[in-house]
Amino acid sequence: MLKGIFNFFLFDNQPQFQKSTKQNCEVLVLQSPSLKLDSEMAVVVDQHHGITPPSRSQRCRLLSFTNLDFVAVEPSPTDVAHSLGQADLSRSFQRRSFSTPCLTLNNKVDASVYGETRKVELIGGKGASKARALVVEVAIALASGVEPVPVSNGLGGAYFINNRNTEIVAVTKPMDEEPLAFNNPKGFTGRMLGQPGIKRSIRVGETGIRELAAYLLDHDGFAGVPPTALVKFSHVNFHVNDLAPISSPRYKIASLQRFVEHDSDAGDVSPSGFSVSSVHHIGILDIRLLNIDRHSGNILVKKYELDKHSLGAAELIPIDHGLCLPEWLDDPYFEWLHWPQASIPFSDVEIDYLSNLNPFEDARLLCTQLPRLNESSIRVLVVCTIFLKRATAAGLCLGDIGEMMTQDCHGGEETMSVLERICGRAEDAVSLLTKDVEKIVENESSMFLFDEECEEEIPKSMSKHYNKALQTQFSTIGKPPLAPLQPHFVKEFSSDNDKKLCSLIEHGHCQSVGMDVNETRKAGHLVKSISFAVPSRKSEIEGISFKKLDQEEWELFLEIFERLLPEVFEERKSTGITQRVGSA
Ligand SMILES: Nc1ncnc2c1ncn2[C@@H]1O[C@H](COP(=O)(O)OP(=O)(O)OP(=O)(O)O)[C@@H](O)[C@H]1O
Repeated sequence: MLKGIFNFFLFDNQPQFQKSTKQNCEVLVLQSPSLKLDSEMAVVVDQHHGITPPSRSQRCRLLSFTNLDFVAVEPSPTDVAHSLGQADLSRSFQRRSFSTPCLTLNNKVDASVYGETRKVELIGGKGASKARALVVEVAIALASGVEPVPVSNGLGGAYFINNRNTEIVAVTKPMDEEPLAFNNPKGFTGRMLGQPGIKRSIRVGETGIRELAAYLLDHDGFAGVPPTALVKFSHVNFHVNDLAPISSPRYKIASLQRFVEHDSDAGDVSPSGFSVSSVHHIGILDIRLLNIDRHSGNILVKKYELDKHSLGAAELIPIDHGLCLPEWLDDPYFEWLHWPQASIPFSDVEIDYLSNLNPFEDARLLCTQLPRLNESSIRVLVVCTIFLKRATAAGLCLGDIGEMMTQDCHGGEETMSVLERICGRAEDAVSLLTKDVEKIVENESSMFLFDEECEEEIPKSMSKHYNKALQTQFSTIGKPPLAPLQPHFVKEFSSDNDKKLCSLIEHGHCQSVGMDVNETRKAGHLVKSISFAVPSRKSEIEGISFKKLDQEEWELFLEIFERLLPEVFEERKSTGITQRVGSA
């Protein structure tokens, strides 16, 4: 029975079009293997494409050629021109966007409403075929007349979308219904889009892009993030508050995620039954993305029967990644941190996966696919991925790494995490090596940088001036020094950054900010290193952000950050979970 029609574009899918005549109506038949739909789709080209549109009865009859309840698909101008051998149909398409696949829904089979239609348009995640297929399924479901069903769980507006057989196909979360957004249906309103959200490091209206980011970064479905897309729904019934600034929105941007069958969430059952690999894989994802919201309700549990009498280890499905990739190094929440699986060393497969992660490629992926995502969030991803990779290479386990990223609570007061402290020290070093050094060198003279002959001849006055400048930098902070971590990095003369660093060491300008110069002999060579004991800084209060670093400073930061890591990991190995497990 015909329940609806819809139009859609499938430009980058390279569908196969063939001109054909069915039921006395000219049609293009589209076969799109990437959509993995069972049947071919009958494509009816309508009036403005230069072909006589089918009548309603023709369209109804056409449906009998397909398993689907719709026809009327609009292909791209090139596809049509090719298929029909016509020279230029492009003008008739000019008013439509060809940049994304677009599914237009219409649950009235009436030509008069052909242009004014319910629509679901894929606006993010179009490279992922599973996400595209999900959008098609949702389009079909909506075309068959279903309405989104509000979900009671959670603080934000979330909806299930059922198919015609009343099975749930997808979960969608409109961005204007997020917690604190103006159309939140659960009473948590009061902020504008773009303002700090329920977690200050993530803005209202930006959780959807993070849901998609998590899916895109979950390479090969390693952690099992369900296929996710960013979509634009038009003329579909979602919640609108009476006092919302836009009284009757014609469209909503939303995340759309495939619904995954499950038995419970991780809060309902003992974690001892979860498979080790499930816990590790979700943990790896959470660390890379610095998830600040991995509570047990955001982990679905699926039990598998080994046989009639016993269950195997349960598999976990991670959902709700809206609070990943904060704009600064916010305090993460990792439910798995104290689960026994977190203390088990990574498997070879996991180590292999980790060693193949490329934080810079991931950053590029996000820049191209999600240009709205703030660069400071992308830098958080890079830092956390490097930290994870290096920590794993040093032999630390998931629990160790998670703990080092999490703030500690002493006497009711949060203290900075180990990761924050390392980043703080690296940022301070960058500050020393770029801004102040350059300023002083510019102002006074360039004689003491990179000029070995002049090393002994730095005028005392300059040295004093320089130290004063460095002290001023920290004087506004006024907090007692942190216990030093005592990491150090070894002098090398490979880059300009190293030269600057070495210059600081050579000229004894480090002590004023708690850097100590050490000289040791290794394999007959004199090796110089510096240790940091930088006082507390503003970031302890505000959180470490990488936003203000320019590209050069960012690169220098990463260089210093990486050099600080080995010693911190060594120290952790002597006290951490890995050691305790190993020695048990
Ligand atoms: N992919 C999915 N598969 C199955 N169920 C899902 C999926 N995504 C969400 N759900 C269900 O919908 C509920 C609400 O989703 P979700 O937790 O993502 O919303 P939220 O408003 O962001 O929640 P919270 O306030 O906990 O952050 C979940 O508790 C879960 O039951």
